[in-house]
Amino acid sequence: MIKPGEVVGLVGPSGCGKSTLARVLAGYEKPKEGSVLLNGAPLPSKGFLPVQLIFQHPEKAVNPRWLMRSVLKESWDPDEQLLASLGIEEEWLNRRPGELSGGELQRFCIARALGPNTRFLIADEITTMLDAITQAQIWHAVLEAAEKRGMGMLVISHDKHLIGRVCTRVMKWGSSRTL
Ligand SMILES: Nc1ncnc2c1ncn2[C@@H]1O[C@H](COP(=O)(O)OP(=O)(O)OP(=O)(O)O)[C@@H](O)[C@H]1O
Repeated sequence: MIKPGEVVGLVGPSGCGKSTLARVLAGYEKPKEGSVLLNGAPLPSKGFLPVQLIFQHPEKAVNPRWLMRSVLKESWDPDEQLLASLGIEEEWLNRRPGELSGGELQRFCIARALGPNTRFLIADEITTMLDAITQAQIWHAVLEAAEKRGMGMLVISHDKHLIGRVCTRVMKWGSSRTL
């Protein structure tokens, strides 16, 4: 179980199923056993999903034909302060995904997921492709937004330093399967 406001780390060897679990928790895949409950009820099948998944490959998460302005508005209309805190430049809003670097595109995916109706955020290796300074900037913005909105978070990463710095609790795959 992940409580609102908690930042839980999930670590484990490559291929053990962390990303699969992330997709199941976000409702992208159905579990073979068990169920995912949000406040005691199954995940809603329609409308905005309060569990948002951000994953390692932002290019797979956006429509390549849309302007970034439309990609963002698909979910909500983030304020300028949030965009600035994620280092998103005004000029990038008029570009398409293919005209941004992977790291620049990932900032949009993060902004898009931090909407007012998001209750839980799953971050699956979201800053792996970024340099240390940008990583720190993005985590600062994400944690601040999560705290402000009382979101619960699941952070998946092989970076032990990052997990130790941002998480309030860490789960090692194999020690327990109960989240
Ligand atoms: N769509 C799929 N069809 C069949 N098998 C899959 C599929 N996606 C993943 N797998 C397999 O499921 C297992 C778990 O994959 P998953 O991506 O969840 O691991 P992971 O713990 O996130 O790994 P990593 O740390 O390397 O990202 C792997 O053995 C993988 O090959």
